[in-house]
Amino acid sequence: MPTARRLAHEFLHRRGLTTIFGNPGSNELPFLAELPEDFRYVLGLHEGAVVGMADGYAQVTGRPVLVNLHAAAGSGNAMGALTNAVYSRSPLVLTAGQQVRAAIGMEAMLANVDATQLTRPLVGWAGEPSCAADVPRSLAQAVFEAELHRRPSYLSVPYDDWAAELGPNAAVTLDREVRRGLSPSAAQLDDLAASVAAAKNPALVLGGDLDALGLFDRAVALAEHLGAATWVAPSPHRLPFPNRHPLFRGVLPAGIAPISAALTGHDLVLVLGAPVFRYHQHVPGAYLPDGTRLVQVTDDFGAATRAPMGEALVADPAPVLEALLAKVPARTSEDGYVANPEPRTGETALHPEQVFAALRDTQAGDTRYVVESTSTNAAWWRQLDLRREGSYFFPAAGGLGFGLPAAVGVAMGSPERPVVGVIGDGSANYGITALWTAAHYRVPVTFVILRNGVYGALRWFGELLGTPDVPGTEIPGLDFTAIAAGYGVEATTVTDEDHLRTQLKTTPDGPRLLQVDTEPTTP
Ligand SMILES: Cc1ncc(Cn2c(C)c(CCOP(=O)(O)OP(=O)(O)O)sc2=O)c(N)n1
Repeated sequence: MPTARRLAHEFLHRRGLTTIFGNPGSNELPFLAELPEDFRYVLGLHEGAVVGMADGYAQVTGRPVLVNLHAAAGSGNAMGALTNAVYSRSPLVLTAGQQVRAAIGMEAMLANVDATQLTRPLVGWAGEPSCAADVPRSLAQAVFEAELHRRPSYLSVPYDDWAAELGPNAAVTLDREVRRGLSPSAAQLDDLAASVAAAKNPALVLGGDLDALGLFDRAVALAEHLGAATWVAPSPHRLPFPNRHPLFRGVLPAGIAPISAALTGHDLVLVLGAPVFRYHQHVPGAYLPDGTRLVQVTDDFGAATRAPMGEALVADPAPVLEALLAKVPARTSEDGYVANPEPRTGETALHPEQVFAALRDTQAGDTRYVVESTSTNAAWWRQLDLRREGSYFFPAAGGLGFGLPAAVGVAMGSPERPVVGVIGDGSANYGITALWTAAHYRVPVTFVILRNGVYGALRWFGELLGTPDVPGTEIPGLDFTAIAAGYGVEATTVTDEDHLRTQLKTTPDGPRLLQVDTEPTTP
């Protein structure tokens, strides 16, 4: 009779979950034994880096990804990275080893006490099978939950279950298929199309979900069809629209009053594939300008139910975009991409805009950027010219430690497109161990570290909050070339803009790190 381990491996193989991102403890070894030949285990040296890599890999492949963590200590280390994966809606299947069944209650070493409670505030589903015979079904549920809700799931399995021999019923799970189809009714589509057609000055607010769902080009088609002013929803973790497009009006500011001001004059605001809204700095005001109607279209039930204002249609955005393109009469649009402004220049070091202009001028048009530099967003959108789907990834919950690992995960999941990580010297420390994984697996990725010696975003927040003199915002003396060398990654300190451009024009066959001294700026 087959063991729980063999059935689990077979199920994972059939569902294509054959790449495992992990960091093992003794509890996990019985699951990892006898892995089939076509499985690939990617080792990360800290569970935060493991989940960050898996998040990047899942976002760029669009498929569920298996993560294997050590019990409570390992799962606890992963919580920060997990917050990002929840808000990027990455279908991660987190598995963790539990002590043997007889040792859990006595809390023997490595017992994961109340295992499903630790991650429950974040994941969409958490479980621990009631017996070894339920392991294959529980694993299938964890995979289907993550895939259908696009939200991480968590499964804890006592390690003596894996060797248990199971009866014929356990194998039936392997044949299961679970599919989704959330299309709105014809009446709902007609009603929405009529509202858009009747609007005098409609505006679009597009969310990262559209890029994650492969709708980048259809979003551009819809904006051009409607001739509508188009914003990207605040705090974007993906870019759903070309940022130099003539209809692009910018990334909405993450404050209540500023968003209301930006949308003034639009009688209909259509929010597609985004929460309403991911505010950040608290700037109170009216949620919407007078006379503006907001309609949100999302397949994220929670995003629809928790919004503070407007209407929501819970549906897959794809059929809604197609219906609007088919049913709403075309309007005139604007042509010609907008030119980039001259980059600002630094005095004592490079301005971030000079770094970003160098990236724009030297990197291929299909480059994927993984960005975690929290005070340079305005500079970034002023200088970059991103026109392809899947070009931009940012920590979706603002949890630092995403950038370096996710750049590795994106590069492993999408070897056909170049990948550049643009990481602040503060952020880099939270996921720094991913450098070892990049070196160990020879992952072709460029890390650009912006070394400004401060937590720049916190200084800006200090001014905003009237607390400018707080401690803990200076980080002088970091040398990422020495750190990178210690992890096996080739590294260079860039001395000036010409040196940076020369370096960027070379193509690495493995990981490399460029340390660039920059002047602090504001978001
Ligand atoms: C895990 C974690 N810890 C702390 C923070 C707080 N934090 C911190 C510490 C920031 C400073 C990042 O500094 P940086 O050098 O990476 O980038 P800038 O200098 O451009 O801000 S921004 C921010 O929200 C966080 N977001 N996530």
